[in-house]
Amino acid sequence: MSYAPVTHVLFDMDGLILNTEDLYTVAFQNILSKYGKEYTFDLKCQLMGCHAHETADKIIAALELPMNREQFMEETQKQFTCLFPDTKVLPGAKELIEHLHNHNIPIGLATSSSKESYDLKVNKHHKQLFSLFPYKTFGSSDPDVKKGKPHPDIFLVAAAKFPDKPKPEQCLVLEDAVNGVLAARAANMQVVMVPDSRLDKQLTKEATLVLNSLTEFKPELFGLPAFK
Ligand SMILES: O=c1[nH]cc([C@@H]2O[C@H](COP(=O)(O)O)[C@@H](O)[C@H]2O)c(=O)[nH]1
Ligand SMILES: [Mg+2]
Repeated sequence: MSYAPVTHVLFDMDGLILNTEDLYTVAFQNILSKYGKEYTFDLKCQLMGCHAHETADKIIAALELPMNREQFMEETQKQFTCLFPDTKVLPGAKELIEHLHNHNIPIGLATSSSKESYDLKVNKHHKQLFSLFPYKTFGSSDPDVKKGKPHPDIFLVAAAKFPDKPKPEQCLVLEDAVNGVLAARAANMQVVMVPDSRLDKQLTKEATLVLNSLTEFKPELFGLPAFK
């Protein structure tokens, strides 16, 4: 398969740069256990990449939880405050972000997280790494991002933040989630997917390229500078 050259790169955050997807699973299961319910991987895959309020509504409906959106979000906030500050960077992410930064490739962050959630995940240990992103989009906080992934809004808003206004075809998206891949394709961008190893291969089909880890990523495939 051949890939088209790009000039700009948009990074997802949760499950791509940071191991926060593991932490979301723990946080949600801690709440659901109180109601005798299970946070299955199948349900998780449907929620990954959604806005925080969309997630709350969907999980309450899917599992018939006896609470409203605000109550669910209050519960999750308590969990996140304990769990997120000690999140870890996933293999290959730091090296790739620094590599693209050092070669003056414009990079942007396009996360469905809120700014508050981002601060919890980043401020304690990862401020320096994330300072390399001059342009950041927080889907759950940004009024311009009307609909969460799988809708294309977040990547179109994130691309519009680059001062030279690249066309969607010039942007490469890096994603772990099915909804994120669908959002990137809907935005007419190529997308490299690094899925959870448990994900059904059928659900990775829309991705331009699928990798086991960011350590396998070869930037030169997309016309970007190769690692030395
Ligand atoms: O197990 C889960 N993972 C992820 C999410 C949602 O996905 C977003 C992260 O998506 P992304 O990787 O696109 O930043 C989070 O803000 C959260 O709303 C969730 O609800 N449950
Ligand atoms: Mg993600």
